[in-house]
Amino acid sequence: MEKFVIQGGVPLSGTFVPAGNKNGALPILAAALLTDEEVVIRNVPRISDVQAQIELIADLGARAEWIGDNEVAIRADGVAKTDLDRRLSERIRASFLLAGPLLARFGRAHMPPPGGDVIGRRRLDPHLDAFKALGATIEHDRDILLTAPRGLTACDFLMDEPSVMATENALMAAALTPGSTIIRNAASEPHVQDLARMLVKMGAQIDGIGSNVMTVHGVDRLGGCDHRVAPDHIEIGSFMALAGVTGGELTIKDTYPEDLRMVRLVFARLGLETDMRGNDLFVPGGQKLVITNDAGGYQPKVEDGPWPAFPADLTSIALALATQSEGSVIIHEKMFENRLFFTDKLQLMGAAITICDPHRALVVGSRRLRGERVESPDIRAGMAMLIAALCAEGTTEIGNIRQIDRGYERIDERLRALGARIERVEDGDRIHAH
Ligand SMILES: CC(=O)N[C@H]1[C@@H](OP(=O)(O)OP(=O)(O)OC[C@H]2O[C@@H](n3ccc(=O)[nH]c3=O)[C@H](O)[C@@H]2O)O[C@H](CO)[C@@H](O)[C@@H]1O
Ligand SMILES: C=C(OP(=O)(O)O)C(=O)O
Repeated sequence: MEKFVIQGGVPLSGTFVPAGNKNGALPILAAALLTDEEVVIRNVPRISDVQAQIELIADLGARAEWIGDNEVAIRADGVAKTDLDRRLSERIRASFLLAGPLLARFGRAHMPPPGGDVIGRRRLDPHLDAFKALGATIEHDRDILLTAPRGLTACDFLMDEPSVMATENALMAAALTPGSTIIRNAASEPHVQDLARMLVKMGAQIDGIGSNVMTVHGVDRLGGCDHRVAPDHIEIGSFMALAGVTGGELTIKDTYPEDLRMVRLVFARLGLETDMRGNDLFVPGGQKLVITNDAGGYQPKVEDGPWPAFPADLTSIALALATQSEGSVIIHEKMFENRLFFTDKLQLMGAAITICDPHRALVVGSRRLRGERVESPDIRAGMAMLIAALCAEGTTEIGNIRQIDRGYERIDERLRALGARIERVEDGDRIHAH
C-alpha cells in the first residue's frame, strides 16, 4: 500500500492542463463494443478505473490497448463471450456500462455486481428499467443476467431519476436498436453529452443532447470512429480549489467553459473568484476567501443535484474549500447517503465542521488546519484531504491513495509541477489512520 506525505503551506501556481474526463472516458470505452470496426479514443486519462475498463473489454475477446500515453484503440470484432470477469467488474462502478452495448449487439450480458465509490447504496434500478422498457428479460440474483434473443425494440420511457450511467446505458443500447427511442428524465451531464456526440459519429442520430429528453434514432449497425474525450470538469474544479486554498495563481488550459458555469458560480459564493480567458480558466493568486451570504444576510447553502446543478463529485471538494473561507455555509449532499462520512478526517485536522444529518454539514470557515495522519475512503474525499493537506501547517499523511489514483492521473507528479511538496511512499508503517 502507498501513502502521500505532504508538507502544507506552499501556493500552487503555474499552468495546468486538465486530463480527459474520467466519467466520460469510461462510457466512451464501453461504446466501442457497439461495432466491429476500429474505435480510436484520445485524451483518455491514465487512471486505474480506465485501466480496469480496458482489461474488462479485452477479457471479452476484443482488442483493446493503449496506442499512446493517452490514446486507446479498440476493435470489438473478436468478442467471444458476454460474461464479465467478476474480479475486474467489482473494481469499478463503470463495469456496468458494458451491459448496454453487450445486450444491444449480442442479445446477452451477464453482469456481476459493479464496484466503485462506497458513498451510498447506488441503486441499479434505472438501468434495469431502461433495459426492460427496451424489451430485455432480466434475471437478478446477486448477478444480473440480461437477455434479448430477438433483439431490442425502440420505446418511449421515463426514468424514475436522471441516473447518469443508466442514461448512458440506455443511449448505447438505443443507438443500436432500429427505430426512435425517447429517453425522458434523462441525465445531461457533460460526459453524457460527450458519449452522445460519439454515438452520432458512429452512425446514430440523437436529438436533445444536453437536455433531459433525448430521442435516439437507432440503426442496425454502427461504425467505428475517432473521438477525443472532453476535459474533466471535476478535475478542473478540484484544481481551482487547490489553488484557492493555497493562494496560488493558476491558469487551467483548454477547458470547456460551458461545463464550468455552475462550478464557478458556487465557488465564487465560497469566495473563490475566477476568470475565463478564452477557453483558459484563470485563478488569481492571494485571494482572501469570504463566503457570500444569501440576500438579507442569511446563511447560504451549497447543494448538489443532477446537471446543470452543482455536480455531486465536487461536493467534498467544495466542503474542503469552505473550511478556508471566512463565514459559514451548509453543504447539502442530496444524492448520496454516505458521501459526507469522511468529514471526521478534516475535523481532526482542525476544520470546524458539524454534521447536521447524514446529508448536511455546517462548515464554519477560515480555520488554520494542521497536518495529520488520515486515510481516504473514496476518490473525492481523497481530493478533499489533499486540498486540506496542501493548506495545512506541517505534515499530513494520506493513506489508501489507490482511491485517489482511481480518478486523478499522476496526481502527485502534476501537483509537484505546480510547487506542491508531496511524495508518494510505501505505507510501511501502517498509519494509525483516522
Ligand atoms: C462512473 C460514473 O460516471 N460515476 C458517476 C455517476 O454514477 P451513477 O451513474 O452510478 O450515479 P447516478 O446518477 O445513478 O445516481 C447517483 C446517486 O444519486 C441519486 N439520485 C440521482 C438522481 C436524482 O435525481 N436523485 C438522486 O437522489 C441516485 O439514487 C444515486 O444514489 O454519476 C454520479 C452522479 O453524478 C457520480 O457521482 C459518479 O461519479
Ligand atoms: C463516484 C465516482 O466514481 P464511481 O462512480 O466510478 O465510483 C467519482 O468519480 O467521484
